[in-house]
Amino acid sequence: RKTATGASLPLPPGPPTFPIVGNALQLDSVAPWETYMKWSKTYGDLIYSRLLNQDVIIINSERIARDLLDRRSYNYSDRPMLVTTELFGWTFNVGFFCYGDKWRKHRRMMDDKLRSTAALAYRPLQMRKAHQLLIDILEAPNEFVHHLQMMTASTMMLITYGYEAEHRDDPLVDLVENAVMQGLKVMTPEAAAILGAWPFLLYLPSWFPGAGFKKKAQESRNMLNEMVEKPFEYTTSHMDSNEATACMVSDVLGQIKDEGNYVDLDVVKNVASTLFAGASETTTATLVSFILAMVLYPNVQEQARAEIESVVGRDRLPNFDDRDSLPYVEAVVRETQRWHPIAPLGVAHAAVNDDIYEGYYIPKGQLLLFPVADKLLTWDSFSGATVIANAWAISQNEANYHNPSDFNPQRFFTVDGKLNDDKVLYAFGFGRRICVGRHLADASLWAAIASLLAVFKFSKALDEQGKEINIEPQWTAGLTARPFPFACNIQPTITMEKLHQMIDQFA
Ligand code: HEM
Repeated sequence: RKTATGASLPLPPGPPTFPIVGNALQLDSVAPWETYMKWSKTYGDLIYSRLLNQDVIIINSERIARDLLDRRSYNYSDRPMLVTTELFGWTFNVGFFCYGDKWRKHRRMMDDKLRSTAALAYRPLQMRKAHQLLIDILEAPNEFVHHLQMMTASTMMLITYGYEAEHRDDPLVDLVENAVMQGLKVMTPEAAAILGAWPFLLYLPSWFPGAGFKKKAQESRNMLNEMVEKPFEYTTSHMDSNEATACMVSDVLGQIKDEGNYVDLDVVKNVASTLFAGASETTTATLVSFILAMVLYPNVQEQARAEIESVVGRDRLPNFDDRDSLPYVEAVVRETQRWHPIAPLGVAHAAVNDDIYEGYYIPKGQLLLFPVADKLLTWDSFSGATVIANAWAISQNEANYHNPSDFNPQRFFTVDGKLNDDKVLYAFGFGRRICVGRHLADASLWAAIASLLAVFKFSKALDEQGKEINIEPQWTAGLTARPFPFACNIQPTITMEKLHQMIDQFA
């Protein structure tokens, strides 16, 4: 495997690997980021491991992640070719595209619509959706997770497709949510490694014991295909009848038509569905984490509310113009993203070429040959070593964050009481593949968090004896992690009538 470049240099240190499985059996299957972080105590912040036959480089520090993924982004902007991408129907998702012209074309279209200045245009809509969230929670507080999901899904539906979703049981939102949730559970490098290592599994009939994943994969492909086509059809049919609301899809199609350019409709479809898939669960999971933190840390909640009351008062809702005057709320937004990054391992990058870093050899991967049935299947299972920047380890680094498991927004202030420069950007990834929706996400999170703090108090739910129900925070596994369901008491500080008045006044 070693090439001339690295032949004489050692691989980064790492745990001993076992034949065939590599380090796969040593991983915590629910929270692999914990295992990767533990390894750093013994092997340092740049680790080599092997998942079955796949080289995996784990980066546990922001410094190394910036050195490799930012400064050498020409070499680390690829994605590992995960077998699960095709199997589960995620080939439309630009986030999983290999680095190259096809990715560039899609990325340019996304950047154009979502760069920091362009994202400002969505703020009124984001605020309107945050206000709807307040009404929904006031009406049915126990369904707060569903309301958060609806807020992020309907914001993205409106921005991308000009589609105004129903509050409940919206067929398009349900379709898209189910497709995304199912996919996120399987789209991990760890899951892909199994199929990448033993591609013959893909050829087993789905009734074969252990091959049940093939049925799930077929279901996922069908759902995702509908997810790509249906909302797009909605916008184009409304454009044909001149009823389309201004949105990304109608903008791009209109612009192309005006300029008489040829358009590859697949590019527009891929971009639109990728943005939806990228936005919905990430933003929802972060907001569920925020509510969990508020329940567990009532003092933080009180301090943030007090700041809002002193700056905004009690007769109106916070707006984006207040943002600079609410530094503690700002710190709460940052701490929410640090406390438990919802993409703990980010999205894996891949090394295009062999590399050398601080005396270690980073291999670009290997070509595997498998005899399957009567033919020799060439399975180039990945385009390079999988490179994982462990956002979880970065967020829990004691040297930067004292008592990292505590939710403590104060850590973002300097000694003279000013906000520091740490904007927790690593939660959005690195280099050329950094999250394209980060400006949009940041505004949605701020709008929701500031509005929720202004109107509700969150506390632990009480059992039948009036005792507080204890919460042991736990997060789900997969590409994104969100808190397990928890009981929570949500108390409004104002009446529905007053809320409507404040929202009307806002408009
Ligand atoms: C709190 C919210 C969010 C978080 C924490 C988050 C996090 C991430 C992370 C860690 C990556 C991988 C970056 C890398 O490869 O290094 C990513 C990629 C991506 N995100 Fe987000 N994201 C969020 C919201 C959004 C939103 C709102 C959108 C769309 C509007 C979006 C669209 C994307 C896309 C398209 C990619 C793939 C970029 C590429 O491969 O070129 N994300 N995000």
